Amino acid sequence: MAITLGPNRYGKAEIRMVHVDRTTPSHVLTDLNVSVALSGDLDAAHTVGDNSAVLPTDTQKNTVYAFAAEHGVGAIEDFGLRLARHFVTTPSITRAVVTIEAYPWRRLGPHSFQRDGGESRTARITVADGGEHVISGVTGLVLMNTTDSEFVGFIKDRYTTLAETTDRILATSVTAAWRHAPAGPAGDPAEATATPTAPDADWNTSYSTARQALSDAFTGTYSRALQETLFAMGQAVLGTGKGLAEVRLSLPNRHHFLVDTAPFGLSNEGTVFHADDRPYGLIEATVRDDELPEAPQAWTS
Ligand SMILES: O=c1[nH]c(=O)c2[nH]c(=O)[nH]c2[nH]1
Repeated sequence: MAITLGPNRYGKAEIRMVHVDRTTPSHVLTDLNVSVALSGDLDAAHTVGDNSAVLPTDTQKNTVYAFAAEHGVGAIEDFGLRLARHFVTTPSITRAVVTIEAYPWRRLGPHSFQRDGGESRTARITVADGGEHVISGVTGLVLMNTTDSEFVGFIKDRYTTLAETTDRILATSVTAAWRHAPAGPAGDPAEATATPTAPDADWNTSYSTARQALSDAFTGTYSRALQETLFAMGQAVLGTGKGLAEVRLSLPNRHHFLVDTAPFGLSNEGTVFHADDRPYGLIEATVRDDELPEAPQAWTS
């Protein structure tokens, strides 16, 4: 039997890079998933463990970050061409395939963005024991501020490595659910009895007002922690004056870590980030209007 090595390639897959162009007051956001696949004279790496022709996948990843830090990104076709041309300058590499996915973000403000698609409106209705409860919500509402977020003053113990930062990206995928105060005998939510009935609300207007309040509060809050942003979002929903009694928020902290480009002799002043997908912080809380009756049965299965 003659066993030979067939076609092969290798590379770093799914390099999640976020680039923030801060050269104008309106930040320009580029959110990419870059994969590199190289091939060439790599038989020895497979057959005899000789890595002398291997450009490490870690170096490939660093190159993607360094090119973005040094030249910016521009059109993904240009970025891919620059990278692929560079990789084939390595003598052992004869073929470079750079695949790029760009995620679209809609501008909400000079440094605030919303990811298009993936958002759903939700509703949870409970009728039991003569009572009616309506919970409305949103999930998958992905928001990002490219500045106006800091995180300092937290506990430091022997396991802490996180550095304090006064300027970071804040991004989350909002899951929020708000409970409509039931109507009381005189239509007043504060008068609701033990057997409340659902208000005769304009659900569509109520939804769009609450959803907009969430988005505006995220965008407009200078954040010292995602916890502070969460509370501002909860207050904003309850403040819409649409008979909302309580909002429950679940906010994953979609971490964006500043890439250390110093080893490549490049500065990185809040421009090139690694978008990490896990683990993530998960910030959750209920925000209530204390003047309205509680209704735990509206949330339980
Ligand atoms: O907004 C934040 N809240 C935290 O509780 C936390 N913890 C952490 O490591 N980073 C952050 N960010």
